Amino acid sequence: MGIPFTQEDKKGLTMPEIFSYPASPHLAARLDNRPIDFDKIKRSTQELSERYDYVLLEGAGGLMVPLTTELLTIDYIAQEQYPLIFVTSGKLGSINHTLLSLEAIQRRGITLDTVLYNLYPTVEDKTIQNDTMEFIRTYLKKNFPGTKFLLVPEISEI
Ligand SMILES: Nc1ncnc2c1ncn2[C@@H]1O[C@H](COP(=O)(O)OP(=O)(O)OP(=O)(O)O)[C@@H](O)[C@H]1O
Ligand SMILES: C[C@H](N)[C@@H](CCCCCC(=O)O)NC(=O)O
Repeated sequence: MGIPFTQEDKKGLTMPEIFSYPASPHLAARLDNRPIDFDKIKRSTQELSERYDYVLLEGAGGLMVPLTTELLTIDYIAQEQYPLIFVTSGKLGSINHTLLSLEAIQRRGITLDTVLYNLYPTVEDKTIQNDTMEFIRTYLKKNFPGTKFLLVPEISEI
């Protein structure tokens, strides 16, 4: 995020579980022959919550990505009753992906705090990006009236 490593980063609090293979967590854990330590993740989240006003937990991939063969990311969010910030964009296919995700969120009673609409990468032809933005904005107003819809501009230095 363009800031130097914090003490919490150096202590491993912000990355309590790291696996070798860049894949779905359930597979990465299996390949490392080491189950995800959810207690460790919860302890780190709790400790960070005592130090900061807000703690963001980034999911690996999308909502339906398995953490284990029995637990999907979305189910972990529901189990922990975390409010959700969902990131989407104007790529072709995004309407389908977003509305399917919204169905799954609603079905599990998860609080959808915010939808972030990422305007990156900047595209020449904004026809699809603009229509997708308005479609999702309108859909949220109708079906998720309490959810914020915010645009994320392209940030030059990440
Ligand atoms: N708004 C933005 N402005 C500038 N660069 C961006 C922006 N959004 C994403 N990027 C670039 O795209 C890369 C991937 O974006 P991001 O991490 O959001 O994707 P992701 O779907 O979360 O990927 P992964 O699942 O691998 O973490 C970022 O590391 C960054 O370099
Ligand atoms: C390794 C990838 N970059 C990503 C994991 C994506 C898992 C996708 C699984 C799937 O949907 O098939 N990790 C992450 O978002 O941190």
